[in-house]
Amino acid sequence: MTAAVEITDLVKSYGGTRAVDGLTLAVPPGEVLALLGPNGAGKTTTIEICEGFRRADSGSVRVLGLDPVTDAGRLRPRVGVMLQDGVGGYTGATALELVRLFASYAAHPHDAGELLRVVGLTDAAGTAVKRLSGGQQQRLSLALALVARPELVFLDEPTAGMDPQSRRGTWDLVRTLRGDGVSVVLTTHFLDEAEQLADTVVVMDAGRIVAQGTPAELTRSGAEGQIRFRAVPALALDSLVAALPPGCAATEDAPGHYLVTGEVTPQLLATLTAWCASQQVMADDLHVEKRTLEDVFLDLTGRELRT
Ligand SMILES: Nc1ncnc2c1ncn2[C@@H]1O[C@H](COP(=O)(O)OP(=O)(O)OP(=O)(O)O)[C@@H](O)[C@H]1O
Repeated sequence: MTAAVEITDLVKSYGGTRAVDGLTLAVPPGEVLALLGPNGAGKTTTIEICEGFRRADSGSVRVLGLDPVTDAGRLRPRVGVMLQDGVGGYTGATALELVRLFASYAAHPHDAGELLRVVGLTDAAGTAVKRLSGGQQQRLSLALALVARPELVFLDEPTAGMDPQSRRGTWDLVRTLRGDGVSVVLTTHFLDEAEQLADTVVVMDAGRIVAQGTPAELTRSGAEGQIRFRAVPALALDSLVAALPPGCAATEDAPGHYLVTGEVTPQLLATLTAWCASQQVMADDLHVEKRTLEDVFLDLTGRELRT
């Protein structure tokens, strides 16, 4: 099957800045791929090249098997695009008028009123675009991206500026799209968004991919994990460490609060609970702590994801 998006050795510079520096990735059809990275990582540049709005310096980009620039006319009805600040040019029209306008270009559009309901803008349907809040404009931009029933959608920071309820609504919508077999490429600064929505997360920094995989793979890869539990204070931790696999450590962070670090394997967990049993120790609230994508990013780049 043709990949929804296939990017090979993509390079794009602005003057002396290499915004995208040799990027290679593929989005299988029907999957959600999240480009995650701090400001300036090159996410928007990548997505805009895929949308045909910018030209690459070198490398190749295929979108639904086609060239986004030379085949733009063939791609337009099949691809939905949600830009950052996407509705700025249409400020005089109402939300409903704008969705109807975009629907008029499509062969089999969604019903405009129904789509506004789905994105939570029914009450604002008659409001001029310029009077919508930033979050409402974002949701309108999302509706415009979807009105033509695209096979593939590009969402550039789809939930930036949205309130928590709208964010969750947008996440549900992306899940529905995925359920309908639509391929989605989104950019985000939000770890939870990438973790919640993406089949594959591509972590970018300074124009390059620093890690990619499923959220579970990324948070597991090379993971030095940790286990926490509570028990009576002043356990004999020397004896515990002696029982654990080599390389593990145990500390009592606060009286009765214990932290075991090391490679978290089933054996580690079994050894720990067996040691507790041998000491007649009841371990309360024992849990394995996962690394977050934030931890992964910090390890890979030495910097925080949020800038
Ligand atoms: N039109 C432009 N002219 C000059 N430099 C640009 C232009 N667009 C982007 N850049 C620079 O290219 C780099 C990548 O920017 P890009 O917008 O692609 O990153 P991003 O990951 O999408 O960031 P953000 O999250 O802020 O949107 C940055 O250093 C940015 O300043």
